[in-house]
Parts: sequence; C-alpha cells; structure tokens
Amino acid sequence: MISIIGAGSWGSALYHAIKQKVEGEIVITSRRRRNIEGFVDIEKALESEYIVIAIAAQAIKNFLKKYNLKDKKVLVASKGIDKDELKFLNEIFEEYVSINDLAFLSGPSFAKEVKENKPTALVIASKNMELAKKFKTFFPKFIKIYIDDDVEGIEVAGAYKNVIAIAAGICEGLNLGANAKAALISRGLVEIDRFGEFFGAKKDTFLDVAGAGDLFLTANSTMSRNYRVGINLAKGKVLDDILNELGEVAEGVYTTEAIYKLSQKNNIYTPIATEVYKILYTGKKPVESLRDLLI
Ligand SMILES: NC(=O)C1=CN([C@@H]2O[C@H](COP(=O)(O)OP(=O)(O)OC[C@H]3O[C@@H](n4cnc5c(N)ncnc54)[C@H](OP(=O)(O)O)[C@@H]3O)[C@@H](O)[C@H]2O)C=CC1
Ligand SMILES: O=C(CO)COP(=O)(O)O
Repeated sequence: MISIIGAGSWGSALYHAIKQKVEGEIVITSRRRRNIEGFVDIEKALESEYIVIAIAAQAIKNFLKKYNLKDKKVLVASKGIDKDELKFLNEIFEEYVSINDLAFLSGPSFAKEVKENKPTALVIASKNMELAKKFKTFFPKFIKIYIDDDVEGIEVAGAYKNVIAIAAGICEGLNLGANAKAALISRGLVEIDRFGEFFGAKKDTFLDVAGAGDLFLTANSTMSRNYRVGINLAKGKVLDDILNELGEVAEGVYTTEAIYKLSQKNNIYTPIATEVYKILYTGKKPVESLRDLLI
C-alpha cells in the first residue's frame, strides 16, 4: 500500500498519477475528510510502508510531531521553508525520519496538467539512491523522473521559485512589460543560485528542471497561485483577501519570510526576496519595490 498525505491539488494529482502505475492499493488522506476515490482516515494511511507528503509546508512540523513516520519510506512533495524554525523541509524531516528513508520530489508540475496526463518532468532527490529509484517506479510514463542526490538544491529551488513568482506576478500586474519580467526571472535565478550555494546546493541543480524549469513555469503563468498573488498585490488588494479568495496555499508568502530572515542572519544578498518581503509584511508599495529592483 502507498499513502498520499494531503488531498489538496497536488496530493490528488499525485494520487491520480501513481494510481495509473502501481498495481497495489493506493490511498489518500487529509486533515479534512473529502469525498474522493481512495480516501481513508489517517490511521489507515499510516499503515503503509511508503508515504507521499503533499501538505502545506508550514503544517509539516506539527504533522510530524503528531504522527509517527519513523521506519516509513517518505517522499516529500511539498515546497517551502519553515518560517518559524527557519529550516528547509529536509532538515525538519531529518529530525523525525532516518535520512536513508527520505526522498524529495520537485520540478515544474502544475497539478491540473498532471491530472490531464500531460508530459511532465520531475526530480526525485535523496541521499539514498536505491530509495530514489524505488520511488521512481511509482510514476507513470507521462512523468519523466530524474534522480539526483542534491537534496539541498532541490529544496532551495522548489521553495525560492515561489517567491520570484510573486515578484513576476507583481511585474505583470503593474504592466511593466515582457522585458522587465525576463529581467526579474533571470536575476531571480541568479539570486536562487547565490542563496543555494550558501546552503551547500549544487549549481547544476538550478540550471535543470527543478531550478530554471520550475522557475520559468511558475513565474510566467496565471496557473500559478504565487504568480496570481503577485498580480493581485499589484492591483492593490490586501494580502488576507487575496489568500482567502485563492482558497489554496501560496507557499511563497511564507517562504518569503523565511528567506528574508535567513538572508539577514547569514548576510546573503537577496534583493528580490527582500522587496517581496517588504511588500508582504511592511506595506511597501509594489510599484516602489519594482522601481527599486529594475531601475
Ligand atoms: N498544486 C500544484 O500544482 C503543486 C503543489 N506543490 C506543493 O504541494 C504542497 C501542497 O499544495 P497543494 O495541494 O497544491 O495545496 P492545497 O491548498 O490544494 O492543499 C493544501 C494541503 O495541505 C493540507 N494542510 C493545510 N494546512 C494544514 C494543516 N495546518 N495541517 C494539516 N494539513 C494541512 C490541506 O489539508 P486539508 O485538505 O485537510 O485542508 C491540503 O491537503 C505545497 O507545498 C505546494 O507548493 C508542488 C508541486 C505542484
Ligand atoms: O509548484 C508548482 C508548479 O511546479 C505550483 O505552483 P503554485 O503553487 O504557484 O501554483
């Protein structure tokens, strides 16, 4: 049995994908009961040897405190950095699960397109190559899986691109043009690389699907929730209203705070994340931030 934990957009898309490939029982669970195929309660889900985590990043620490995943093989599909602990998700998981039992899924993948079986490329990173290869077997043909050992790089890439997507959405919402957006996205990639290097990530990771790939996807499409947050901020909407209307998680909002604090603490130059932080948390006007970044 394989269990997906988190029955939101991404968890249900992963259920849809894995169900097509794996013959045994696949189940899905969530905090709130949902009337969907394969839904079971959390206790039943925790009977599986293989667990896929697709819940909001900020909820993961409390989830791990409450439920015992020790001795499970865990694939983490969430993207974010814990804003209170200032820890990457691999660091949080390593406190509860053996490093050899952990793998991380990332890459350009809108849930909607995965649910339509559209071609998608993803990366599974783990310090245990055998485990990464095992998780790779769960995925159907339309999802091409690359195996990697750069867990730190995958974590930074998946989390940081959401922050740059908010900035790119602001650029779009302010109608600053395609030139400006290309500048933001490419300088965003440089910023992600600089931040990642500090935490031991490999440069190559940021040039590949989980880095540039996910950044180009998310920072240039209204299918992205983070990009839409940016568009709405540019229109002058209040953050709480934007998030309520969205009804789904926009991880970049919380990851921005984590990156801002980590870069202050470690003296890392992160100009785009810093401006997004000022817009989200100090009330700086988006138009002033974009002017400070672009001119
Ligand atoms: N959607 C996408 O295209 C992709 C999303 N991701 C990542 O996957 C993760 C989940 O995103 P997604 O499914 O899209 O978001 P949704 O908003 O659709 O779902 C959020 C999920 O997190 C759970 N959750 C939220 N808060 C808590 C909490 N306090 N305690 C326990 N569970 C909680 C929700 O549970 P409940 O349903 O019970 O409320 C739900 O299962 C995010 O990190 C996102 O970045 C990664 C790749 C693609
Ligand atoms: O991570 C994603 C695509 O790879 C989803 O992006 P959003 O959370 O911005 O919708």
